[in-house]
Amino acid sequence: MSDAIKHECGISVIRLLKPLEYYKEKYGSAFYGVNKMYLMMEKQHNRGQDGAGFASIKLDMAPGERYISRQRSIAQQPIQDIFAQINSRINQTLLEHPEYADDVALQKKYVPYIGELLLGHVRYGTFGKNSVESVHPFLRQNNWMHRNLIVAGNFNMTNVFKLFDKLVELGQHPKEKADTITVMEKIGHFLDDAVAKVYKKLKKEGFSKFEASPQIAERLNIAKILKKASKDWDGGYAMAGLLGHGDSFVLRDPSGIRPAYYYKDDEVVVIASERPVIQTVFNANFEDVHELDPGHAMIIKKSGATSIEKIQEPLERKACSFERIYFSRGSDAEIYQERKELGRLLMPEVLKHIQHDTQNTVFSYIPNTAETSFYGMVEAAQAELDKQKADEILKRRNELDKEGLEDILSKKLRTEKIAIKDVKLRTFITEDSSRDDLVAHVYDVTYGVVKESDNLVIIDDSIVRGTTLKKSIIKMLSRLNPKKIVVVSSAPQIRYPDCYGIDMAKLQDFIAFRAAIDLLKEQNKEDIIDKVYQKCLSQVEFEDTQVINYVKEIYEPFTDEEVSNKIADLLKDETTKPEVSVIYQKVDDLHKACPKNLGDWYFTGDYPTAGGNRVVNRAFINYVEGNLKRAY
Ligand SMILES: NC(=O)CC[C@H](N)C(=O)O
Repeated sequence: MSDAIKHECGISVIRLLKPLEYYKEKYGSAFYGVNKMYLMMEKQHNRGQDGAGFASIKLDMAPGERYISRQRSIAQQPIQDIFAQINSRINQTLLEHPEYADDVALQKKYVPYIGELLLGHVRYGTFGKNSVESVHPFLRQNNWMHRNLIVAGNFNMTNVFKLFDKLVELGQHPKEKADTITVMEKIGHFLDDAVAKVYKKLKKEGFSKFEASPQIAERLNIAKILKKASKDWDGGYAMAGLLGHGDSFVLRDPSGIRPAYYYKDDEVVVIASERPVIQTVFNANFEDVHELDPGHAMIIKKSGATSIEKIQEPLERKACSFERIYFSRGSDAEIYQERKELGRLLMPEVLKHIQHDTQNTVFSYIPNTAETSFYGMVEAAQAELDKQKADEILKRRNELDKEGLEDILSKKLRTEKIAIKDVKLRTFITEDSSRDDLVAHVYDVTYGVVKESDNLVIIDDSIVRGTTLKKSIIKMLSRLNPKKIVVVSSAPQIRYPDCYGIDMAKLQDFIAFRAAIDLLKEQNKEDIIDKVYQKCLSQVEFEDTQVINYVKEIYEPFTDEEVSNKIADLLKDETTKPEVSVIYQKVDDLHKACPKNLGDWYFTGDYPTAGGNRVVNRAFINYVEGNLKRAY
């Protein structure tokens, strides 16, 4: 991926089903859960590097004993930072109290972070600031054990402001406008309600206040609380929550936009944003890790009883295709094949651009995430080369001798590692006049393998802004003097904002949008911009369900290819000597390659929730009015 888009968050929940002594005996440490959580987070670090957080709960602690721990960080390496702090605190306690070393009961009582229920989060913010206060998990504290609520999510709600106003209507006074607080308070409100109701009932049944507590834990109906809390949520979400006494849940949005997977055996229940993470950390088989159904929640009671319950009626499944193209780790068995297929499907178009001249073409990729689709592209190119060889052999079959045959067979596909990312450079970049030259060197190239008569085909997983391509990659590739550079994107053109957890909320950021606007201007069709603007303005007060995505009209006059050609123009500057062309995946082919993740709103403008149309409507108004705010 050449553009560093800020995207996604990752969640992980671990519930240890056995007493901590069991893990000490079997695995040598009562900190088994903490260690596993470290791995779960590290292996999802791709999902978020703005910040990371950890929380844990100890079950069945006596009043006066601490049972909730939390640690958050926005350091450069936030995961390492929190676990360094956790470890140093644990080690210090163990050093001061050598008597705890082999006594799990004492460890549980006095050492923080150890616990049976753990929650981890890695963040890329899509709302609010990047301060440590915005880092999950969020904590809602209360003296009543059951009313303590800890939440972390991979989510974005399109209507968070409306949800906020509703809380105020309910008489609440949220201390901040962070979206996670709004969502947490929404759950918290119905949790308080439920606790009070159960208590009232228990009182009638003759339980004393003290006796009521464990009964509340048992009787709390988490599904009911979640149903009420999420009734008005419009967005994509995988929300994880822990309650002070030990119940926990993960709730997934009705369209399945954000991912959630789970695994259970007799020692643990694990939920995470990505499947291979669970597979590696818990040595689990592919078939044993399941996807949480859209609109459903996995609920783990304090007792360890686990259930999956329908919370909201599932809508048409629109799981985010970007998860497959780019965000999730490519080590997932399915995702790996899907990415290869994305590369393979692009080959026919690539062949057209290089006039089937595979001999004078070097194939390469932009590191690192496009590597898998590169393999697929190469397999397809190999098939093309084999076909060319077979055709030639058949054509010359009467005159071919051994040498001639060997000559044909010796033709090899030319795949090279051309682009190299010099990661460290980024940190030195400042805003002065030499910036562009520094930016150009964020990528480097391999010299000596591309000839002037060659085409250079280079695949990337997507082109969002195109800035790095323009300012670094294409500049560097031009130095190699190829005849032609063909940039291939395994994702289709990104035309519309995301509002479900990816931080792509401004239209003017997208090179495809800028290309369409340029085309409108060039072809004297600028009036379309104003017409769309007027239509957008007229919808501002509409109910979400009434809003139509008129931004589609910006692209309507042009074929995909026209927009691609314009993008190719935009990627060049006066220093670019080789011809440059850009090939994008077709939306239909994307669906063929990733059949389970048909969510494609950023490519098509077809939003899975009504709020999406309001967001794109607002994004266009913001663009025309020069407002740089996010559209949600
Ligand atoms: N990418 C995400 O899932 C972000 C979660 C949440 N909206 C935040 O900004 O913190």
